[in-house]
Amino acid sequence: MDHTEKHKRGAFSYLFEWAAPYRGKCALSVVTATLGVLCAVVPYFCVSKIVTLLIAGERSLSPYLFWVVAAALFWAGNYLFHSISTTISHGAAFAVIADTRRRMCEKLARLSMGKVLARPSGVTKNIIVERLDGIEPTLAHVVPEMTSKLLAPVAILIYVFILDWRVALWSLLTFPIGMLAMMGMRVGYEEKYSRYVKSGKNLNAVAVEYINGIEVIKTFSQTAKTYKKFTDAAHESAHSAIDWMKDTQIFFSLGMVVIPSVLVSVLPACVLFYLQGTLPVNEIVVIVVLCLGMMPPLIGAMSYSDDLAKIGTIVGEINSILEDEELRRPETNVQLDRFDIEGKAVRFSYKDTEVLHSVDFFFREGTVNALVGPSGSGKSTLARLIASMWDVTGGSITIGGVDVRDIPLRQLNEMIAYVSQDNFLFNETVRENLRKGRPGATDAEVEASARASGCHEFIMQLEKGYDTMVGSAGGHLSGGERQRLSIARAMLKDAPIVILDEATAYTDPENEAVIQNAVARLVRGKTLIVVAHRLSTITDSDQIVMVRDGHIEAAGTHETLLEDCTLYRHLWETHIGSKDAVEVK
Ligand SMILES: Nc1ncnc2c1ncn2[C@@H]1O[C@H](COP(=O)(O)OP(=O)(O)OP(=O)(O)O)[C@@H](O)[C@H]1O
Repeated sequence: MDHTEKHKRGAFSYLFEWAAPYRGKCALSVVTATLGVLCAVVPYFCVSKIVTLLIAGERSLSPYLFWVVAAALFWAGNYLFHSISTTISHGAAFAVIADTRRRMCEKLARLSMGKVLARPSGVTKNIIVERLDGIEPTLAHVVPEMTSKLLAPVAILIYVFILDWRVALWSLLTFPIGMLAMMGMRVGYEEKYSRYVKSGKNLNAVAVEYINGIEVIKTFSQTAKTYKKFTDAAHESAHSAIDWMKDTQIFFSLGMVVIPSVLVSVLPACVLFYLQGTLPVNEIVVIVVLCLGMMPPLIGAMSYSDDLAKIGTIVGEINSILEDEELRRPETNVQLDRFDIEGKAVRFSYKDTEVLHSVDFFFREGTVNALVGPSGSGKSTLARLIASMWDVTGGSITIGGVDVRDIPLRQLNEMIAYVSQDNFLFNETVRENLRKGRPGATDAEVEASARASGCHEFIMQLEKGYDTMVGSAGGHLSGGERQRLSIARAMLKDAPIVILDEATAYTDPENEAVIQNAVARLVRGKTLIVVAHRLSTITDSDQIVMVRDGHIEAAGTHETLLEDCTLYRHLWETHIGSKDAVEVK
């Protein structure tokens, strides 16, 4: 079941749950909004009193003055209470949005990578930014203002009932017609609004893909084709919005006109009862003026029906992230006194395709282990499973004898430094990017790590040294520079387990040697797992694990594998051959 459907009925209960810390503020905003609306109604009562005085032929100024001053004071009170209410409700609404946005971001970190990757980044951004903003009208306006704006007409109606119950009943005549119009608006509303939301998500996903892939698009001159994908998404977004508006607007406008038009039924009734001699003219004046006072709050209350109709879809979208199934991990840290890593009968599937078929491995604490094998054999997958980015689909992986699924994610993250092929850098300074490895690190420690990883020299050549902004995703740096910074960042973390997944893939041979030496120094005593293509970089490893088609073909040292493993020997000979070829050139 989709989240929109599942949470349609409970949308308000979710909103109240999210707003729970600000319950006091919300209540205060409802109270002040109600006072504001009551203040707005009183001047109509004052006006009716003035007209009654005129009809009665009152000649002294003071009663008129009294009602005029009262009307002015209450009118001012209306604006005062409205401003107080709206300030409080907006404060609460934006605080709820900020809290929920933070929880959504934290939630993403607790999901498996599979769950995160299943949703295009543009869609995730759309939900976290635009959709979440959609709860603002409901929290800041609907809750305080709609409640108060409905209370005022009810109060007036009760007063009219006291004056003349027959006219009061007549005043209700237009209400059912207006409600029918509003119900007409709700028919198919969810589906149409959902289509609009879906097309908006698609537009976001396509826009992000277009921007991220702009280099490929330019290179392969695919602009027309890719642009079509983008324009189609833009058109669908526009058309779904137009269809949604077209189908709902007519009912919405009808409701907005009919519900507040109480005078249409009240005036003829008043005239009839007057002619019958059962309703005095001064009461007619009071009733008519009060009915006029009923209109603005009713129109105001009706205008929120659109926001109310949307809220089920919006809450469903937010919950598609907040209620997604997390990697199940305990909260309390476990005691670990060693960092051996062991896999037993490990199986793993991306969706339905199994890519690791019951593999066993053992990486002793403090040793250097290399994963090698043909492309697509499952090396990176194995590394990611150790870092607990996905859960195994069969068997188990333990660290220090404890299943990784029994280790809290925070504790696991603290003990593993993971550097992948395309490590992400944030659009911040070099220094802040490095400091992500250990947030409390001093500038001196950051620089020491950069020196040890062979980054210091190139950093100093950047325009502002350590204070240079690296650009979006590190785009102002070369691939090799980005990788070296990623390694420096991981080294700063000083974790007992280090996983380098093709971490030197973009590095030239000269810098690779620098990094290799740095890594060798920095990981002394740690458990190191290296996913490598260039076999010459891992010949000194304590253990080399040969992965082939999701199986472990062999494991041993360089020398033993050269003797015992045909595939390793073949890969080694190919590697040496290509190296020689490069050197001869
Ligand atoms: N996110 C993913 N979703 C679906 N399939 C994936 C995903 N990542 C990898 N695969 C598939 O899993 C298999 C193993 O991939 P993996 O990246 O582990 O191989 P590898 O040995 O590290 O390859 P390479 O040396 O080319 O990086 C491949 O068939 C790949 O297509």
